[in-house]
Amino acid sequence: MRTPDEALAVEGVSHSYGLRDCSFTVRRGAVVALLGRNGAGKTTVLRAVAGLLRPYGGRVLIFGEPVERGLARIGYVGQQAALYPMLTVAQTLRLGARLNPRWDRAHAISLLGVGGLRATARVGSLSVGQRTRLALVLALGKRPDLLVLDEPLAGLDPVARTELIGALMADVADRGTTVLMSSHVVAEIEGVCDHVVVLGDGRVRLAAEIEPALDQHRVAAGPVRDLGVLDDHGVIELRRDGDEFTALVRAVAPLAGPVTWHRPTLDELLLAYLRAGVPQPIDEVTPA
Ligand SMILES: Nc1ncnc2c1ncn2[C@@H]1O[C@H](COP(=O)(O)OP(=O)(O)OP(=O)(O)O)[C@@H](O)[C@H]1O
Repeated sequence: MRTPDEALAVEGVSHSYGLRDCSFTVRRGAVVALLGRNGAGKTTVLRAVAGLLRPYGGRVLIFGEPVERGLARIGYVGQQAALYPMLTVAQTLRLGARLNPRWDRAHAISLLGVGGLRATARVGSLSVGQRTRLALVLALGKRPDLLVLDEPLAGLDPVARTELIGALMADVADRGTTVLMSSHVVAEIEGVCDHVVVLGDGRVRLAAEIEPALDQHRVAAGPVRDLGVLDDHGVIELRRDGDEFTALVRAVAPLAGPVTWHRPTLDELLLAYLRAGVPQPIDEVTPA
C-alpha cells in the first residue's frame, strides 16, 4: 500500500538488460545501499530511478508521482561523471545554477571546499576522482530530495571518501534527503546506510532494514550429519566443507540442536545473499 512516507517505489520493473520484475520501496530519509554482483542490474535500476532509462515493464514512482514528473527532485551521479571537459569548475557550477531551479550556490561552493577543487581548474584536467567529486557537488547543489548514486566512492582516495560521506550524511541529516547508492564495499555501507537491497539474476533477493534483517537471520555451523536442524528455517545459503557445514538461515523457529548459532555480521548476511541462487522473500521473516 502506498504511504505519504514513501520516497521511491520501484514496481515490477523489467528490462532487456536482465531485470525481471524488480520491486522495492524506499521511505523518505532512508539511506539505501543497492548491492549485486557485476552485471546484476544495479546501474540499470539506478538509471530507471533517475528517469534515464525507460523500463520495458513496471513503473517507478518518485514521491508518489511518475519519475518523469519528479526529475527536478532527483540528483544523479553515474559511474562516468557527465561533465563538459572544456569548462572550468566555476563554469560548471554556473551551468548547474542555470539548469536547476532549486540550485543552492552557497551550498555548492561550501562543498567545493570539502572536495578541495580549484574553481579555475579545467574539468578536462581533473583526475577521475576529482571529476567524481565535482559531479557530487553538482548533484548536491541541486538540493535534491532523492539522491541516486552509482558507486559514488569508487574513484576516491580514503580521505576524500570520508569527507564526502560526511558531507552526504550532513545533507541527509539537515534536509532528510533520501539516498539510493550502489556499492560493492560492505565497509562503505556499514554506519552509512540503514537499508539494503540485494539484486541477483535481475531480481530483488533481499530488501530490508539492516538491523532487523541481522536480527532475523542466523549463521548455523556444525557437522553435516546434523543438517536436519535447518529443516524448520528458510535456508538462504548452505556451504559444505568436508564433514562440516555453514549456513545462513532466516530463523523462523526456535534455534535448537547440536550446532552453533550466531547473529550474522553485515558482511556474512550480504555475502550469503550475493552468492545464493534462489530469490527469498523477506516478508514472512519473524525474529529468532
Ligand atoms: N547498453 C547496454 N547494452 C546491452 N546490454 C547492457 C547495456 N548496459 C548493460 N547491459 C547488460 O545489462 C546487465 C546489467 O548491467 P548493469 O550495468 O545494470 O549491472 P551492474 O549491476 O551495474 O554491474 P557492475 O557491478 O559491473 O557495474 C549486464 O548483463 C549488462 O551486460
